[in-house]
Amino acid sequence: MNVRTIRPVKGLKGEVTIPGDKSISHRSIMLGSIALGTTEITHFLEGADCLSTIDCFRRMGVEIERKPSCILVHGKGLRGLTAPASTLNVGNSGTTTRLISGILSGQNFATTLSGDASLNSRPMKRIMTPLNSMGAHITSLNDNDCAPLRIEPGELHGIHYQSPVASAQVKSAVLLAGLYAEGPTSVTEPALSRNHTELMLQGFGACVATDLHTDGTATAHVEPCKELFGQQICVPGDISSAAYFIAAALLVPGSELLVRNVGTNFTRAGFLKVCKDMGADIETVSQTFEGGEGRADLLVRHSRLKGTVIEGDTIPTLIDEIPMIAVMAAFAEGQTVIKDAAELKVKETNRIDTVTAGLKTMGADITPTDDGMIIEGTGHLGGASIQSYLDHRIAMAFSIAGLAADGETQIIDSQCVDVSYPEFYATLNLIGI
Ligand SMILES: O=C(O)C1=C[C@@H](OP(=O)(O)O)[C@@H](O)[C@H](O)C1
Ligand SMILES: C=C(OP(=O)(O)O)C(=O)O
Repeated sequence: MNVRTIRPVKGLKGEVTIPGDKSISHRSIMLGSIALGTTEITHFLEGADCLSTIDCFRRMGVEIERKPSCILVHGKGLRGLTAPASTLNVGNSGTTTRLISGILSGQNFATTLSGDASLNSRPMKRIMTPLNSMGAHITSLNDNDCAPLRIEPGELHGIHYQSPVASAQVKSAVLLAGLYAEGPTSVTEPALSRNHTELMLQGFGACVATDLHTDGTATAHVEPCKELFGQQICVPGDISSAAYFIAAALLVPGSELLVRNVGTNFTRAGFLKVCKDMGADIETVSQTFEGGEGRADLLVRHSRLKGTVIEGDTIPTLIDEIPMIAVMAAFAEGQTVIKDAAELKVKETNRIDTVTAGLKTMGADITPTDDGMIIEGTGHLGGASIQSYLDHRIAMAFSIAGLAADGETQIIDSQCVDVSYPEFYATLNLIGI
């Protein structure tokens, strides 16, 4: 057990540079591995989840070099992966598990995927249903629709899949299998989820398109592909990681913090919109675009926040930031309602429960609901001993809560931040904590 003590601070000053985006880092290894030629990735996120993705592809014969300045993936081509000697370990990573299942469905060898206790309790039927209807042979070894998953070779054909959830992991699994299928594949989702797979597939030479419908639903299409071609990828900073430092500056009186290299892809940027709705003072200092992905430097100043309502199509654009938003809401004035977010229940933990438990322990007025939570902002929280439940987002959100709380906060099992942000505590120290 690793316990981190957080004490209240006065004003955060200086600048932080945000590490690479987790979603884009995973995809760069996956597409690089099944492309022809070498993919050079800079600003790759060396978090435990992305290292699990590297390990899986290395074990299927892909040479992946970790250099000080970049990652080099020597791709094997769409059909060049080889059978791993044993079970692929996907660790704590839902993204690795679901996306790789799409790729493995199209291989001519069998694989088994398994992860840690949290991962092996997360729902996999959401990918098994569409992939098996494409002709894949995926079974849950414990017959509980969770990993360990066994993926046997199958002949894939394109489908149109109406996804019941707005999930980029489901959409991406189907699109990646679609590369190996006979005939076109498409996925309609109830609201647009992050589109990194579509953007990166286009960059690697696949034929991909997205239709945004007037009712808010979205359809992504992919054509079967002969080969993908290795690319140079500069990964933008992860807005999900940036959220902690943006929130810290907003919550700690006297702060003025420059947060550099924040990914601003519109399918991910809901956190920034919600901050503005809550009255945050965030200035865009510069903005650039590369490979369809935007990135910005943001100057964030301490602000008096007010409550807001977060619902509907906005939810997929900030799903991983909800623990942090809930903490901000507790420090805000007035009520915050978060709804349409039942997906929170199937993350590394049930984040409706774990956010509620943490905030209650710190004295907040929070009511969990079936698809979100209602928080009556009181303007302050009290320091407390907080369980991370080994969920990196809970550990980081409550560490930031501790900076602005009255008294000392302990984060139990804080080492789980390594999943998405290994330098999190070192970066906090850099800005004066
Ligand atoms: O595709 C991705 O990279 C991700 C999609 C989201 O999950 P869902 O697709 O399950 O919503 C998100 O919560 C996860 O952290 C990363
Ligand atoms: C839900 C998350 O990741 P994953 O689904 O990849 O485990 C997350 O990073 O918050």
